[in-house]
Amino acid sequence: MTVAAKTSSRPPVAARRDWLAALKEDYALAVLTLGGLLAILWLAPFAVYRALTHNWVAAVADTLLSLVLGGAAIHAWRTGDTRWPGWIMALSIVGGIWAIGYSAEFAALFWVYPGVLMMFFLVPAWAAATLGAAAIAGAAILSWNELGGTEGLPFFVITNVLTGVFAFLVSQQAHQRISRWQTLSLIDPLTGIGNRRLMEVEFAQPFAGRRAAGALAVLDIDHFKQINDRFGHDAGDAVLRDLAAVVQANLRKTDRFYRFGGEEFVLWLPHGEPATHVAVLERVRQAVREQVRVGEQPVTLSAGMAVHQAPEPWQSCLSRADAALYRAKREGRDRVVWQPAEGAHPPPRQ
Ligand SMILES: Nc1nc2c(ncn2[C@@H]2O[C@H](COP(=O)(O)OP(=O)(O)OP(=O)(O)O)[C@@H](O)[C@H]2O)c(=O)[nH]1
Repeated sequence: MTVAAKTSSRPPVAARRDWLAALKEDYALAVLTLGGLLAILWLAPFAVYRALTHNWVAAVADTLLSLVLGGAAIHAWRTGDTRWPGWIMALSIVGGIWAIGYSAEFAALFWVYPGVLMMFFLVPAWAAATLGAAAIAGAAILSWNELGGTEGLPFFVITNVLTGVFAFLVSQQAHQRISRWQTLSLIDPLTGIGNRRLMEVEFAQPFAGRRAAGALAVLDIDHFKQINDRFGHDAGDAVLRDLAAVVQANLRKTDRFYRFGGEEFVLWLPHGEPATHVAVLERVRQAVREQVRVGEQPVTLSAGMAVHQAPEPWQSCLSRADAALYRAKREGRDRVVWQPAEGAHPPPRQ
């Protein structure tokens, strides 16, 4: 079965993923959303109330905080990037906690606890610990009298540190589980290279705004069914493993190589001219022919390539590469075929 037939049967990942699933999958996004909602639904009305009661300093602080927190959450949803919004929210929380300490309202100090807790889900643990310590120390110094001086201070500090330790333990567990889950779900266990899911995740971002003309190629082992039938499924698996290793050894670090499914692989060459891309594919094809064997028999592959034409979606580029692969198979296999864009000319065969 060819790639085009498989891709057309399913919509892209982004289209299938609803907001609830995104929140369940990404805890950083969930915490940013919670912070954003708190900012918009709680802090913003408070800012209005402060302004109405002529408490201008608090009104300005609440307005700024609600804008920054709400903006960070919206940015995370729009771009899928939770790193910078996480830092911005964590720093804003420190600022907010200091502002609470400055305002010297005893009851408002209870906000320090969720603030410290959230930080461990927004930035790396070392940063959360540093920012948390700065937030607690600032609040304690600024509300020294409200906390009851040396009598109340240990209670405030110890309970906040415990909140931080608890948040650290839970966030570390969550982080480890997520990286394990990502390894299991994004890496092909047989060949050790990225699978189709990883390809879709990685392609979702860079293709939209690309200017350089990268190339997508679909690689397909020739007569793989016969290999399985003649030498057995284990030998077929060994061929897939060897082939993946040989192809990877012939690529640059910036090139991306995925097992699309079965005996089909996708290769993304982000840099260079079409002639260079074809040369890379020819080198890969030759290396596979020379180095991958089943019994005494050489294993060959066919490849179809298409140059990406920004701003086309990757799926359409992949379909053109797949059409080129179809031609490579039809013309006798063990070859690389380039599907030129309209008006372009294929580089000479090597
Ligand atoms: N050993 C092994 N075989 C697999 C795996 N995944 C898919 N296959 C086999 O790959 C074979 C693909 O066969 P076809 O799609 O007919 O393609 P082909 O025989 O390579 O023929 P051409 O592509 O036209 O050259 C099927 O027999 C699948 O069972 C795998 O993980 N391991």
